[in-house]
Amino acid sequence: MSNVPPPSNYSSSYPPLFRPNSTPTHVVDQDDPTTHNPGSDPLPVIDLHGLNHDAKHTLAEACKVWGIFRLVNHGIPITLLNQLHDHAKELLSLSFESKQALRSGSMSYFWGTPALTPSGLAIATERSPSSLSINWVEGFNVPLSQLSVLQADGDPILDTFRHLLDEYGRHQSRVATTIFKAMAENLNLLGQEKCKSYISPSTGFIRVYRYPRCSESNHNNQASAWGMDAHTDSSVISILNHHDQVGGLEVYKGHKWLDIKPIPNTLVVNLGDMMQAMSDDEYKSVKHRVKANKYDDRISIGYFVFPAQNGVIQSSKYKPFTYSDFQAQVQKDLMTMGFKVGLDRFKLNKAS
Ligand SMILES: O=C(O)CCC(=O)C(=O)O
Ligand SMILES: [Fe+2]
Repeated sequence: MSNVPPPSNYSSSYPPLFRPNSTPTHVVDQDDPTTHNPGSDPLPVIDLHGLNHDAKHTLAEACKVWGIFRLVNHGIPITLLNQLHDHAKELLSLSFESKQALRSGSMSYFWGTPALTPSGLAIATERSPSSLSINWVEGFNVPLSQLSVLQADGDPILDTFRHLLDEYGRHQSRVATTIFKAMAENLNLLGQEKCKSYISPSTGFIRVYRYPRCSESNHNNQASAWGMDAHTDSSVISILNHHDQVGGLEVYKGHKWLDIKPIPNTLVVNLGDMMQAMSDDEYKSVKHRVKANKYDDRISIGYFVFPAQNGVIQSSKYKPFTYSDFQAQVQKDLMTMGFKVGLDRFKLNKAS
């Protein structure tokens, strides 16, 4: 990690609000201090190859106690991880205007929030700029099912990106379905009719994120800004790839925020709200957030997979609902209240 400032014209690639010395906005204050865990990685480790054997029990424990784990032996070639990371970095260093112009076909560019409408528009910046806090993040959203119609129009950067995402997406889908199968088996869901729609690889999408460096002048000398506010994912499974060495992910565990440092050639897998519901709350949709770094941009790549849109999720803790119902409710809450309520909206027997 270097503290050398990037070249002076570099900031034209940032959204205007994120450029050093631009007028500050209402960024979120950082309260709850993080527990730094020097040296050791706090996450449980799961070996994907071991899932047919002993690792299945370790997986169950990790899902119950943590809702997040580090995945090793994932079978994704390191060359692909390197290429995708370098390419994402190149794409995100294009000028802000070029990135906005790339919002075509199935791929969309967003900034200021990870909360997007189903068509890929950023809710905070496009719809209701005053009601949501700005997150120090930008990125591209790419639904994998529409990758083949991503219009590269002869643009070699986009064309390479499409090929890399295609290969990477297949690996992510393989990894997610393997993990889901082991979880479903552990939960005795495997073989049940309802379970068939619980994970649908065609819903998978990839986000490539850049969290621009956020120096103090960016935000009125507050401690620092959030790259992403504390949240749970709405997915069944999310798979994060932190290929560069700039950390920032924090996980909430035992009333503390823990620092999750990047470890090369590993993936971080977290469970989302859908998995929590399917497991009757046995497994956790873990709360996490991302801190913006003062000196360096951070690139991270996420894969998110969901149940089939109209498959009904049946559990002992929630009213039956489809992922479409859930997504519509989340969008409504974000637009009207400025935050996601999430699974609580669907809970049975809420304390009266
Ligand atoms: O960038 C990261 O490490 C986390 C991203 C994340 O939490 C999300 O996209 O939901
Ligand atoms: Fe997340």
